Amino acid sequence: MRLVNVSYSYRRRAPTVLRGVEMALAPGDVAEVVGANGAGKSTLLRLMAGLARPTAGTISGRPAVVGFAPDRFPAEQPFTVTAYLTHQARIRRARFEPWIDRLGMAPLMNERLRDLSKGSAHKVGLVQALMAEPGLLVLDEPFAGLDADTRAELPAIVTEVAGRGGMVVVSDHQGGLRGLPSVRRWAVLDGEVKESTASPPPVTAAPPADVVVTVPADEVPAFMARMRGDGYQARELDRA
Ligand SMILES: Nc1ncnc2c1ncn2[C@@H]1O[C@H](COP(=O)(O)OP(=O)(O)OP(=O)(O)O)[C@@H](O)[C@H]1O
Repeated sequence: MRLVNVSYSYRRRAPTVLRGVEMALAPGDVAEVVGANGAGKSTLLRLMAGLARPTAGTISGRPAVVGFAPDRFPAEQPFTVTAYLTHQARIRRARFEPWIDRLGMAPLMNERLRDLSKGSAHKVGLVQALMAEPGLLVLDEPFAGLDADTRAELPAIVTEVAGRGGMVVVSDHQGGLRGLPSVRRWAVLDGEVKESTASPPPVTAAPPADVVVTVPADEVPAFMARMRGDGYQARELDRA
């Protein structure tokens, strides 16, 4: 897939978010896109996925099947997880079931999308992106809010998609793919996108911090479930 001289602005007189972007991805490439908040990573990913059209320039060679997991899954929908994924699977002529155990989603299947924690909603977004075996898999901040088991599983999933010839593009603040042997890395800065050949900085984990939150007693179970669903090691101190 090739991006040639791609520029983008959201509206006609709005500032140009990306300009003169040149990128080429080959089957099996895994690309990490980094940059500060607001740099244009999500915009670039949406262009690559075909969800937005370049204001100028061309994108060619996009695989027929694209999987896209947004940074914020639009969970304000009345369906249960099962109903939503069944519908998506029918449209894509795909199966979602193999992903359910793998992403630890069995307990969520009868929940309504709007009741899911952020991390759980994110998993639904991942499944709908993965189920059709995409030739291009685009994941916007996939590690945000995921529990430890799913975080650990994601690099293996990315490797599998790339291993069968898919291209994978991931924006990632958290260095979640740094352990993979050959990740290409692009940085978005001042509207320009440059491939970096320097080795990425080591991932420095923030020291774990204990935070005590006071919650009304009747809200404790739901609060604990939500925190755990978002990947925190939540512990109940006292119910009094
Ligand atoms: N729908 C929109 N309409 C107008 N401007 C937008 C829209 N979405 C994003 N922008 C602007 O485009 C620029 C790039 O935003 P984008 O979301 O691509 O950045 P990002 O690098 O993904 O940021 P973050 O790390 O915070 O997710 C920002 O200035 C943002 O305000």
